[in-house]
Amino acid sequence: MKPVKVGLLGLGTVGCGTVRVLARNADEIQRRAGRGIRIVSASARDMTRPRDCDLQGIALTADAYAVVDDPAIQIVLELIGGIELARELVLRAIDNGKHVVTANKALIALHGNEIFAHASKRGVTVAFEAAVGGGIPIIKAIREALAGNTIEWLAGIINGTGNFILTEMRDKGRDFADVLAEAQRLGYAEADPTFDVEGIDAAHKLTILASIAFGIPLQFERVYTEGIARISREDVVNAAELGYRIKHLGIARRRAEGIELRVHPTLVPHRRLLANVDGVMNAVLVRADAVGPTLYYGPGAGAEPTASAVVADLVDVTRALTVDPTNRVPHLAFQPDALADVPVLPIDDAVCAYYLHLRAADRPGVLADITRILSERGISIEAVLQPQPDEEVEDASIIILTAVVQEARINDAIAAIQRMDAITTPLTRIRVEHLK
Ligand SMILES: NC(=O)c1ccc[n+]([C@@H]2O[C@H](COP(=O)([O-])OP(=O)(O)OC[C@H]3O[C@@H](n4cnc5c(N)ncnc54)[C@H](O)[C@@H]3O)[C@@H](O)[C@H]2O)c1
Ligand SMILES: N[C@@H](CCO)C(=O)O
Ligand code: NA
Repeated sequence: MKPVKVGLLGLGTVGCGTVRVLARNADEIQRRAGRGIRIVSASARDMTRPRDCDLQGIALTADAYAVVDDPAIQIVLELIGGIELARELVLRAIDNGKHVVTANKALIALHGNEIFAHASKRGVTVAFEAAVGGGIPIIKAIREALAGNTIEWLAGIINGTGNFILTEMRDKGRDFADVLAEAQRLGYAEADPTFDVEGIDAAHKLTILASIAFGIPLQFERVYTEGIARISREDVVNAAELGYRIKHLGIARRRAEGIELRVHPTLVPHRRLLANVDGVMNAVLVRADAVGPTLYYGPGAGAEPTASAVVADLVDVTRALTVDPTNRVPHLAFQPDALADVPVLPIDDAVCAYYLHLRAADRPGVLADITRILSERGISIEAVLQPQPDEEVEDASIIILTAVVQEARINDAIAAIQRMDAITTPLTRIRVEHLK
């Protein structure tokens, strides 16, 4: 059988990684797919830039539309990133009857509902394994391998750049900006790295994971999002003292009232596997009713790990080219007409435990006042830590770990604590998850 013809958009980190993996493993891929998979044309913004991959046999063009409009192309591989142009090109490829493989989580999180509806109407597939967890086959695992379960919750480290920064800062005391620059050099970071640092990229990925886990439409705008920029060295040390590590987690939990969708720094008990996922590695812990907990671990970013997922999608799409579209795995795991209209809960309705770090004037009765404020609101204290005060500072640090409580209630307590005369600076609050 003739090779499948692929048109590639974007010859950057993932684009070049994909060209390399497809060439290196061509024979193995053909044995799996039943036919060869060949990139026949590619569009690049800068035609003269030297590339980290061999482009022999690939027709190059500066015009991305020439690729999506080429009647010979069967699969369009979108690896340019960004949102508006990518959306336009993907919709046009679908209109032209082409299948699409993309690594673009921002595109899927924001426009996936429209893109999948369009693709289903046209009888083509849009595959996006590389969009979440880089090389970890997490989309396939949740969408296909856990199909017999009701999924209760999932929690994951789903941004490689952020985890790399936190690990290097914790282990080597390196500077935030310096580690971020290295992540950019290594090809981990987004074109706009604030997406990594502020949790937006993780929120894109959580949006996708929640949809395929619970069978709900993609709802990026409902994800509560906090980034890693405000995590201090002091809190990392305090957390360690209490037996925790600070990880940036995306959490999706199904409750009777609705679904929690939140991305934020989180204290995780140091013995949990997720607490020990370091560097650019990602991991997603999924709790499902029949199988119980399963954990998926692997490189969350980088050229060839991401290419691994892209090429797997190319193989999947190739194998399904002749399958009746209605018999293909649904884009969002559940049949499109069976997606549920379950509310996403506001962050005030979230329930978890909290780490509170406050600075108070070092005088008697302050701790008693704080514990009274908490107990009046029915909030139990699990642990209190008072690190040795720094001699040059007049205020003393107090760290409190609470039991599980509704966020609105802790907010009310925080506001009351903050009004105390003895409290002079804004309190730090970090959520705590025991992941059981
Ligand atoms: N880098 C990773 O580790 C990683 C992992 C998973 C997913 N992704 C996603 O993969 C996509 C690509 O990421 P990347 O890291 O390879 O980015 P990149 O910036 O290295 O590559 C994108 C390339 O597309 C080119 N481009 C932009 N507009 C173009 C156009 N109109 N026509 C042709 N080329 C154009 C750019 O010049 C650039 O070379 C993004 O959606 C990203 O979120 C990246
Ligand atoms: N910038 C992303 C790439 C992988 O999606 C990350 O660091 O996780
Ligand atoms: Na993946």
